Amino acid sequence: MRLLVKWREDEERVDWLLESLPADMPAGERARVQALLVGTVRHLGRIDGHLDALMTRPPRPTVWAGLAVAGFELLEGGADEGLKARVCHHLVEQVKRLATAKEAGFANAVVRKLAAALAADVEPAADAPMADWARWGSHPDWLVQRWKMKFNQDAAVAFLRWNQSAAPVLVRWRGEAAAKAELPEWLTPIEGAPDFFSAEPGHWPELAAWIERGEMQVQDAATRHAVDLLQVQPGETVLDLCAAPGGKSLAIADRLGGSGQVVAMDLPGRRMPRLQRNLEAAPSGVKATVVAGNVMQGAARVLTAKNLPTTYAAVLLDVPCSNTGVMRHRVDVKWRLQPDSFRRHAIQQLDMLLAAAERVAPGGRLVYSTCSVDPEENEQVVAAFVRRSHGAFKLEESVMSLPWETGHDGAGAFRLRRV
Ligand SMILES: C[S@@+](CC[C@H](N)C(=O)[O-])C[C@H]1O[C@@H](n2cnc3c(N)ncnc32)[C@H](O)[C@@H]1O
Repeated sequence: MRLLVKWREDEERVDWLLESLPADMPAGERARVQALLVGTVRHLGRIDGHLDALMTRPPRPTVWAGLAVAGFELLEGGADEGLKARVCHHLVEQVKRLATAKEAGFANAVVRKLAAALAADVEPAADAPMADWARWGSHPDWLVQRWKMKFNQDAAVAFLRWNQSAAPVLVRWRGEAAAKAELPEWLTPIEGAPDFFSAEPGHWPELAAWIERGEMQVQDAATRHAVDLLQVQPGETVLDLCAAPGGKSLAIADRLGGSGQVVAMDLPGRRMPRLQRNLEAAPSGVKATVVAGNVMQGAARVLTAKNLPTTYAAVLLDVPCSNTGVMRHRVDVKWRLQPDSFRRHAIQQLDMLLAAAERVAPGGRLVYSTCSVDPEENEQVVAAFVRRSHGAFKLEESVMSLPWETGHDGAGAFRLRRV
């Protein structure tokens, strides 16, 4: 309840809030807090819609948060009558503790009506107006209307459903190739993505041990496209310009065949220590150098100061974006996006791509990637860049991964060549 209040009142990100949980919190409790916060924010549109209709004026934030979390527990529990009674009872106890007895009485009356309203709220028909899907599927109306226009109604509904489903943990195997065949059956290989597996829930301690030993990395299968398109050559030096927290930098390091270097740049600040830590897992023989710098300002100077080249045969630019491809994990993204977010991102992305191009050696590869499904941030940025390069770069290959088609995150990746 406290985290949810912080999320709404202070506009803090869900993943950062979860990182703020006490380090000594037992793993089971931590997992439940995570499931409750993520689940409540994921389904907040539907829950809040009913709460608004049931209350004449808004309660205090803590009471609202209790009702919202109870709403998610009711959705999660379905028609189980015993669970309904336990959720109502628990909510009343918590509101008594964190607010007042009077507010607990109010919460008790509202949560019982909320349970009935949620139970009666059935899924819209496939061809129902998108506004119905937006309300039921807890997405901003403008966003799903936009998807209907860009793709079509079936795709928009499939995408919304995908975002509303709980995300399994996906991992990339980094250990010995031979050991891959002996992995347990609760790790299901991802078709078309060698080394990637989907983990059944309930195996975190085993996964954590592999991750600790550097044999596994939590990573979505869609991240492979950018790294694949980069066509990393054994022993070469690769520049990753937007590297933190380092998922793709480490994947690049793993492809260098035991020699070579990854130069991982990101803005100075709070993401740096994590990038540094994550790259400590680079294979022996591969050098990983972290550089605090700005792609768009003084990058050549910062590289020179570290005795590093200013141009490279392989450059990755994994830009900040709207994150529409990863909304199943990043459940608060849909509530933060604004209709003009895509245009604003695209302007910055083009500027970053133009700046990144200066770091590419003659004949070199430049991969531009996003975790957005929106053409504005993908094809359109790349097309504008190619036009602006006046023949200096050509587009060689691209991949668009759409979650409702591939079953994993959305991503765009484009390989450009300096000709
Ligand atoms: C999508 S994330 C990168 C994720 C990373 N490639 C990975 O796979 O773990 C985008 C990154 O761009 C960084 N960034 C944003 N503007 C930048 C700039 N002007 N120069 C360098 N990095 C920048 C952000 O700090 C953020 O870490």
